[in-house]
Amino acid sequence: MSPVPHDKPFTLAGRTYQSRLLVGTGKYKDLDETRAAIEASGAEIVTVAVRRTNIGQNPGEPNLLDVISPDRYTILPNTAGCYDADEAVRTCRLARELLDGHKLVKLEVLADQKTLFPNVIETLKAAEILVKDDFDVMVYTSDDPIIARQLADMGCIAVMPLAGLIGTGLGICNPYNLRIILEEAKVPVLVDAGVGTASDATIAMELGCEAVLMNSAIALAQNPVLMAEAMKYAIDAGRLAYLAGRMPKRLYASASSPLEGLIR
Ligand SMILES: CC(=O)[C@@H](O)[C@H](O)COP(=O)(O)O
Repeated sequence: MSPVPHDKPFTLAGRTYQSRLLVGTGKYKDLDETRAAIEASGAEIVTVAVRRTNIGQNPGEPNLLDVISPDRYTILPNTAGCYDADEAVRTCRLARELLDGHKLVKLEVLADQKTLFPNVIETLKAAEILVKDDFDVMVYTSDDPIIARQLADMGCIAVMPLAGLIGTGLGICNPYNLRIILEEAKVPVLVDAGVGTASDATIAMELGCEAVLMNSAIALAQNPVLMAEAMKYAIDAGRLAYLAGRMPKRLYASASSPLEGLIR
C-alpha cells in the first residue's frame, strides 16, 4: 500500500511502485554504505551508470548487482558520461544485453564536463532511436518546457527535467519552468539532479512531480543513511501537501482566529 493514503499508485512502464523516490549509486564510500543508504531511502528504483559501474561487463570485479539485487529493485541503467547520441544508444544496448533484455533506461546526453548540462539536440536524436528500438525511455533534460513536450510526443515514457545542475545541490533553480512543464505533461514528470536537501525534494513533490531522482544529496551527506531516511519522509510530505492543495498566498494579513462573537 502507498505510504500516502488514497493516492494513485506511481506507475512506470506498466509497473507500480510504493516509493516516489529514485536513487543513484555513485559517490558512496563503499558498497556497504550504498546498500544501507538505498535501503533507508525506501527506493524501489535504483539507477546505475553503465559506463562507470560494473553490472557484469567486467567479470571478476565487484558487481553492484550483488549488493543491489535486481530481484528486489528495478534497475534503471543510465547513460551518464555519454556526450553524443551514438554513445548513449550504444550504452543502452549494452545494458539491455547485460540485463537480459531489460527495456527501461534513463537517457542522459551531456553537453560538457563543467556543467553536465543536457545536450538537448543529441538527447532528442538518441531518444528517437531508442523509442523506435523498443526501449522504455525516461529522459533527463533541461527545464525547457518545449523540449520536454517534444520528448514526450516522441514516445518517451517519462521526462526528467533538472532541478539544478548534477551534483550542485542547489535545489530547484527554476520552479516556474517546472510548473509549465507539469501543467501540460502527458507523461510522468520526475525531477532529476540538483536536489541538495530534504526540503528541495518536498518542493518538487509539492509542485506536482510524480517522483524525484537524486544521488549526490544522499551520498555526499555527512550521514548518508540518515539523509536517505529524511528524503523518504520529504517525498511523502511533499506528495501529501500536493494532494491536500496549499492555501493561496496573500500579500496582507488575515487573522487566524474568527473576528465574529468577540467579547468587547
Ligand atoms: C545518478 C544520476 O542519474 C545522476 O546523473 C543524476 O542526474 C543525479 O544528480 P544529483 O547527483 O545532482 O542528484
